[in-house]
Amino acid sequence: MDEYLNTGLSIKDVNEPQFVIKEDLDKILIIDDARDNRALLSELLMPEYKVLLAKDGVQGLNLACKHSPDLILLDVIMPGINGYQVIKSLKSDESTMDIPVIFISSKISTEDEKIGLDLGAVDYITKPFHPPIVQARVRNHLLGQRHKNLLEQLALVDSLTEVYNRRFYELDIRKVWSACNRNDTELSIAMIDIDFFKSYNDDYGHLSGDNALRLVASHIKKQLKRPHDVIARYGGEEFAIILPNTNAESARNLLSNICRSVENLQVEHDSSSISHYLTISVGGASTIPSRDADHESFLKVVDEHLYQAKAQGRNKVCWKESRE
Ligand SMILES: Nc1nc2c(ncn2[C@@H]2O[C@H](COP(=O)(O)OP(=O)(O)OP(=O)(O)O)[C@@H](O)[C@H]2O)c(=O)[nH]1
Repeated sequence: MDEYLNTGLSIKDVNEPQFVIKEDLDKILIIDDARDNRALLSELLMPEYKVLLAKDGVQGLNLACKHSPDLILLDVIMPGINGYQVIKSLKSDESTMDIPVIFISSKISTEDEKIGLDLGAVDYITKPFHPPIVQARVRNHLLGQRHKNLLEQLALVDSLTEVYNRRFYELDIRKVWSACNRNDTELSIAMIDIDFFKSYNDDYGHLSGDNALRLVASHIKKQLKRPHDVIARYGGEEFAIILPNTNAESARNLLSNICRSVENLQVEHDSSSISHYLTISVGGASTIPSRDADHESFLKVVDEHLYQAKAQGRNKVCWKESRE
């Protein structure tokens, strides 16, 4: 029952199919005010996909934000906000702009079709629709989306350390920033820099330097337990950490543990003046993102605290206090 309430559907919709709960299935959101269309489309797609239903634009936008579907089938003429307004709203939100949208509409002129495609839809199907054509088009678009996602993922991973790269950081931080702003939740960011890494390379050689980078990256990654926590290689020996929905105290504790545990790896570093072993310095800050703030300025604050950690002797965490 909770799921029905969460999706914002009214009790009279309860008899309609809602989810096929199978984690490996693609999720398709159908937004259509006509109950018969919803029923017919979900019957068509249910065997192969997880189907979510919305009976108007507002519900559809809520479900899109909450469930991040792989594809949206969108009606044009609906009471309240129409399909054109829905797609504009989807495309203006970082968290939903990449979801492919197919219009399914009784507006059949080429002008209507052009408007839909110009607004960013990947396809336009006219009503009455032919079930096998809908199935085939949905399948093709999902396949294309999967290939696109795969290529994007490859382009977002650092080949040396196999954690995310800076490009991923730039994409993720924008999404997380707007999600935390929308949900009024705290976001913590940390920047990690390996201490005296130039002299490590000089003493042990670049290959050992590469191995140390791999080890530190995978060691830190293992300690980030929540599904949306991210480590990304930001530059040479610098890693950025994104911790959504995490307050300053939890984030600082986590990074302090990481800082200690890197030294405890006991990677020999003879020319370090602060330890026998390889160590890291960490700068961090936490905030509830507001509309008038931006993540680039926030990262500067994080950087300043990394600088302080270095200046105060390295192998430590400096976190922005909330009163600062
Ligand atoms: N082996 C290896 N070294 C790298 C890589 N990327 C960056 N580095 C090295 O990391 C070193 C960073 O040196 P610096 O920026 O001077 O900083 P540092 O020596 O760590 O000194 P502090 O940060 O002040 O503690 C440089 O010597 C880079 O060549 C990499 O992919 N592999």
